[in-house]
Amino acid sequence: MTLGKFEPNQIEKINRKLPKLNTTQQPLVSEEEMRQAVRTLLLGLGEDPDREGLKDTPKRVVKALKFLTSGYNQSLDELLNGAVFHENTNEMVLVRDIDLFSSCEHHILPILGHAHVAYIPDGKVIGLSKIARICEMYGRRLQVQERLTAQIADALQGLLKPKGVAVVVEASHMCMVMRGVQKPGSWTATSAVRGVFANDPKTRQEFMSLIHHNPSMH
Ligand SMILES: Nc1nc2c(ncn2[C@@H]2O[C@H](COP(=O)(O)OP(=O)(O)OP(=O)(O)O)[C@@H](O)[C@H]2O)c(=O)[nH]1
Ligand SMILES: [Zn+2]
Repeated sequence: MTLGKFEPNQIEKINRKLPKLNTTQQPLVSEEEMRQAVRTLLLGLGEDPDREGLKDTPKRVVKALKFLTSGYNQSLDELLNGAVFHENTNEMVLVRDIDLFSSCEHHILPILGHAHVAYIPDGKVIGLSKIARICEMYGRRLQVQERLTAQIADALQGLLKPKGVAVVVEASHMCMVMRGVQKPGSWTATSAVRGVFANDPKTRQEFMSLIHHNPSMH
């Protein structure tokens, strides 16, 4: 049985606990002003923004950036679409290797990686695809990896009140690969554990061994 939509104040409560997310209000600058800013960047790079290949680039860049930050305009309620169900199970649910794309807030360059998300239900389970959608929503914002990881964990913890949640994000930052320190092979792993995953080393260990187990080798 679906639990249906969440009460608005329940979602509100979860959102309030998370860092300020809401940018659903009208943007403070117009689309045209944003395009002009990209044009200025191109000029600053010594390019000719009027040459054929770049003519529509400001429009494309603004569109692309809006897409890559479209997670600001999503809400957990809308994304869940009521897909939370009563289920009497208390076994670990793990969704691993969820492709994750985000943008680093320092350089607005891509963060590319994977998320592994587990929880131990306490009477309620969530539609599996919604776990990936939650990762997407927080990924499509300007982020640091630590905050992205914590937001995914806190969203699940707030929505399901499970016995525990564990999230590991493994990602490569293009700002460390293509520029700056230029370390193409580097990966950053971050974790956020809540409830039983924080309190019980055995449960945490089980999660860690499951995410490093390669099913194709079985
Ligand atoms: N903790 C954390 N740091 C990040 C993340 N993404 C980028 N950074 C770091 O943010 C820092 C910004 O440092 P600054 O010295 O202000 O910027 P910068 O001169 O571009 O630094 P370099 O990348 O070292 O060239 C860098 O060390 C980045 O590696 C992230 O998700 N988490
Ligand atoms: Zn960066």
